[in-house]
Amino acid sequence: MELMLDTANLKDIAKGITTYPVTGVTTNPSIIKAEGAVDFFDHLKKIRGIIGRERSLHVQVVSQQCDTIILEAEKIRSILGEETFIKIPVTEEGLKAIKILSKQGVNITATAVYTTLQGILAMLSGARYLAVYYNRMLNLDIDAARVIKELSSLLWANAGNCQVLAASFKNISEITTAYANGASCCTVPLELLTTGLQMPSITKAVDDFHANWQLIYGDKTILDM
Ligand SMILES: O=C[C@H](O)COP(=O)(O)O
Repeated sequence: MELMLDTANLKDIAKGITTYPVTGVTTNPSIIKAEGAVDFFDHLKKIRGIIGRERSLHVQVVSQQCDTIILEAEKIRSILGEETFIKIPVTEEGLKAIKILSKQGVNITATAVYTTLQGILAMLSGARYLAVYYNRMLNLDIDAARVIKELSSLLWANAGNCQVLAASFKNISEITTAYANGASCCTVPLELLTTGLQMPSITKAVDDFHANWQLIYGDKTILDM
């Protein structure tokens, strides 16, 4: 299983990789836009500098035609490194590009996946990750958990080199349900992880333990024992 950060915010990424078991960072044009009018490649280089080579970086193409998607993928790889995952939406033109690029050994994250059919086609075309848009699917009354379950079992049965990368999360329940239904990876905003650990009941439990220790040992710590 993997956990990724769905953000291009440098502070969030730095905090996220220090605190949480993060294996990668996913971006798209809307995520980049949230950082303002940053220099596109300069900003992505900064992200790579923070996360190191041991974590994956997923960068989305903007073109909608196969030939220009391929050119964009080549440019992204030439500037950010060949290991960069190229995010390509699962449209007809996108699938054409996924087939061509995956045959060349390019790491592909198929994105904008709303249906099991899209996921199957992207998997068969050579994608390494399927970015399934959990919350957006719920907004359309699509059963996101079922799609993830179906895709995960198909990927498992075919023992290929492809994983469900669930994305588009707006609350913690969506994340845990995606994992529970077989997603091997979720990419999430840092804020949701932080929220998940800031429950008053967690804080109270920890404070109670500390207070009980102090009643016995005062200001001494285990290091003083
Ligand atoms: O690239 C995929 C994003 O996770 C989509 O998230 P969003 O629905 O919040 O735009």
